[in-house]
Amino acid sequence: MPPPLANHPILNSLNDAQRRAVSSDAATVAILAGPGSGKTHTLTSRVVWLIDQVGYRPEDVVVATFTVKAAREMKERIGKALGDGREKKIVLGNFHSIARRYLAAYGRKIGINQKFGIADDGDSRSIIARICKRREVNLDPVAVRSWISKKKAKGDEVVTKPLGQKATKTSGEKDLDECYEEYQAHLKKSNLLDFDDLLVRCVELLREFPSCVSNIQTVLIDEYQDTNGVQYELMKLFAQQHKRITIVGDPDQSIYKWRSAEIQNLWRMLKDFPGTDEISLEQNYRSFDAILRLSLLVIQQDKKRYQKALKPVHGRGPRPVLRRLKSASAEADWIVSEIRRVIMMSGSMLTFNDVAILLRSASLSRHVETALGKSGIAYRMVGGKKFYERLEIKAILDYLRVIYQPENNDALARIINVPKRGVGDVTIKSLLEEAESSSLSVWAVLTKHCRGDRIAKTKIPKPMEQRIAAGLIRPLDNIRRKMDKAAKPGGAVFGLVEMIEQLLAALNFQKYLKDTHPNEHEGRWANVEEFITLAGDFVRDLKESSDEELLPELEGLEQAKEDEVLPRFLANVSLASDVQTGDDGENKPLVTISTIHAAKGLEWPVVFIPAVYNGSIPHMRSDDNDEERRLLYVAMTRAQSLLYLSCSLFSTNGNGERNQLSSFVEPLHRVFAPKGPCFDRPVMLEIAKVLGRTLPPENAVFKALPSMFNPEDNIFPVDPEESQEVPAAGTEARTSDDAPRAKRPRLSNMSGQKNSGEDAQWHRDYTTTMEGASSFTVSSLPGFVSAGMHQAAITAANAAAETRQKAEQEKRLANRRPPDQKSILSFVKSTTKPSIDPSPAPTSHNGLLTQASLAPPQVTANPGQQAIPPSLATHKPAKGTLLSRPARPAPAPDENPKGAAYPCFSSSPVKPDAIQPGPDEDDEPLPEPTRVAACLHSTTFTRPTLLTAGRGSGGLTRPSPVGKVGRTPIAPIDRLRKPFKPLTIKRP
Ligand SMILES: Nc1ncnc2c1ncn2[C@@H]1O[C@H](COP(=O)(O)OP(=O)(O)OP(=O)(O)O)[C@@H](O)[C@H]1O
Repeated sequence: MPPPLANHPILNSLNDAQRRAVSSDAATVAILAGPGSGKTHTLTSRVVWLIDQVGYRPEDVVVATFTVKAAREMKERIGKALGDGREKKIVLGNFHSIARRYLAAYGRKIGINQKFGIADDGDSRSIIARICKRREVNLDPVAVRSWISKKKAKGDEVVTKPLGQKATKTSGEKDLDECYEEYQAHLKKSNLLDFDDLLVRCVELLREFPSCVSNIQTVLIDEYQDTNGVQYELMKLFAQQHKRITIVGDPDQSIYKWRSAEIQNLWRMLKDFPGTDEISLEQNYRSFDAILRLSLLVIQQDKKRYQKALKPVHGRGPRPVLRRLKSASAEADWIVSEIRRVIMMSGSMLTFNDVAILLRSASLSRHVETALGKSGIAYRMVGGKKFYERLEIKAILDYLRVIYQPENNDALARIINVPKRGVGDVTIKSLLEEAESSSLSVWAVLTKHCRGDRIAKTKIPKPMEQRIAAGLIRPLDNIRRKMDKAAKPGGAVFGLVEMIEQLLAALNFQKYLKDTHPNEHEGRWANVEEFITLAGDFVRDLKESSDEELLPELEGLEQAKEDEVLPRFLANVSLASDVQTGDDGENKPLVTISTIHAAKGLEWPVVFIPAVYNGSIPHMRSDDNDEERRLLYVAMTRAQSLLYLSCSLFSTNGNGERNQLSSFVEPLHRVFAPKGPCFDRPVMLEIAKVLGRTLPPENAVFKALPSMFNPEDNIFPVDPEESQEVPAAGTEARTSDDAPRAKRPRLSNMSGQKNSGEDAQWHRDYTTTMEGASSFTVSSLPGFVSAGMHQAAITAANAAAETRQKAEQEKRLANRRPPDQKSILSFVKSTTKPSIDPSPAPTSHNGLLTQASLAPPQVTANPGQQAIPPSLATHKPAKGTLLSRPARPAPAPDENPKGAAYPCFSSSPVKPDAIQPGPDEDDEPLPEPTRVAACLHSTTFTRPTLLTAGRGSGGLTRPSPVGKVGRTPIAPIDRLRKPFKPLTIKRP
């Protein structure tokens, strides 16, 4: 008797909608929901429910994920929930690996040779290239490959007539058809199946022999929005017996249309299975509200999309950042500096494992990799140049393929001259042609040559022949003989690792790498060693889980058994295209660099999306803007707590072209923060809460900071147009005082259009509140040096450079303050007694905005010590013209004036930008307030007040009308003359 519904432990971690989805007793269930709403979590729980509660045998359950990595993670989670190893029996994997298992077991029924190999994308392309060349047709092999793949993926092939039977065709179509036919014939002769064939042939198998899946009780599909036509067929065929299907998906995350994914499959399913129980999940558990809102603003630009509700369960959190940098390398350096900053400020609660850099295309990784490398930060690449595609690894794999399948002409053609045996392209081409015309394999042709059989047509000079015989034919024959012996009962053990080692020795592979890659042979050899380790791990895993790959025994159906290690290893390599080495990152924390496509379904606490400009995203070669927008949406919604977008001013193509901010982001640029948030205690606590982690004590965090660590994102200028120099990443020995100061900001918006004039928009560096001003002390600000001490140190150390310093100081002052504005420093000197107050740093009303603990300290001084240079202290407010409020442009559509902050005089420490949550949930984050004065900090009023235009007046006026704040109006200049008082006014 199963336990009562509410008591099943798997339901405890679910919300109501998820619980309903997990325990639904409808035959078909469709869960459509936004990112981070727990679709995968729900699907995993449903698998557990169906096995544990409903009572299906694990081997009768098929679960298809989109990637091998996702399958691995899901198996692990199910294993934990079931707890008794039953997960191993579930038919769980991506579509290709599930199809391969069925073909390996039952493929003979449809004429597939059980020893089939898998042609990966590279193999397919080179076969097609050769066919095009031989036929002298002017077709791009990559395009032909994609056309063939699309054709197969549509799922038509299994039902439609063979090609070449259409009534009329253009010559181009004819060429394509003929290439297609020849390509298929070639695969057949080499006993290869490409990725699409795995699916197509499996459809064929299950159509003709439904008994192969007669045991299947239920089928569950993750990332359903990216299934293609043939995968849809396959899903239906797996479920043909009982028609029980559960799918989870999100149309907004459909990003594989270019690989024939069909978003219509969602509607197709609802049509084909009318009783489907549709369930939507509306709570987002992954991200801060601020991240979610901005992501939704991006995707909602697509007016045609299917609308879904998505509500955050977490607080607002720091505003996502949109940063402009001068160049791609500065952008990469900034990313590195931000990674370091967030990890240091979290007291290592966050590690490199928590950071992902998501790229629209792998080719963008160069600068990021260089910057990480320079800083000694280890990283893993996902979705870029694959480990198995590296030259040295591919060569070894090709050797193994030829050992297993001597008739694999393509693999043999690639290694016949590796290491160099003097075999040129002409000879290789001739050998391939001879093999094709004589219906022999290249291996057979070569063997004939080496045996001195002169029937072979290709002319191979004697020395070359000897080199081929000694370096290729004999070593591989030796290995095969050993394999055969080992396969016999009582034969000596000849393991996979041993085989690879023997092969490498016979090829003298390390020397080959040294000779051909003198500058990088060590790294390449390290890859080879890594490959041997991988092979060892594979053999070990295989022993531990020898039954996992087996399909259940079905009555009356004989299953072929795969007991050889080598073919299983090769299949595993071919199908593991999305899994990288070092993927686990268990030992050493690694930053992840991934393409956005490969990041699907994953999440990280900190996400960077560089190169957010037109041409990169949307990509210049994409003709589907909506899919590009969805890609950006997928990337943004991977972030749990911190999201950074960035864009360099100029492209890296060397012609100095200016980048235009991505059109998906441009309309929203004011909603982003212009630089990274301050990581003070409340922010970090909020992050810890979202991630379910414990933040180390404040003392421990600050103790671990390097002495001159810069806790703010101010190494790089916020306005790259103004930057004179860009410091290298990892330049940590800067305090906020000696960091390069941006010139007085010229006014520009994110699209690079500049405003001019005094009334244009000012991007302030700081906002400050005077609340708790007495607590802004050095002791509460680790890593900071007071201005006085700093000045004294500089004076002592650089007496000789005094003149130069004065000039610099004057320049600095000029940068900070316009000529019509007087210094607040004289005011401070005459009205305050410097002191050190150890009370804690202030916090803002929402806890997240408190940045004061990280802001520059109040000037403090000891009697007798000169805290403020006389040149600064003698400054007086000007008489005459009153300062008036700065100009402010009309509020943007996304801006809520209610939440606006009011700048006011203050010399207190400053509070950087963050989202200002208003009393209303729907308040949008604020744009930067208008600013004229540069040397005065602005004070935030906790109740919203408006900045009003003061065009040309160049000053500040009193903050708000009388009555509203309940105070007698005071002329601004009078206020300046009054004793120094905290200025923050809290309105009810
Ligand atoms: N009921 C819940 N309570 C708490 N956390 C949850 C709940 N459901 C899901 N989560 C968490 O939310 C995060 C996102 O879940 P999951 O990856 O399943 O979402 P998803 O909808 O598949 O996302 P995406 O579509 O973006 O891949 C995970 O960290 C998961 O553990």
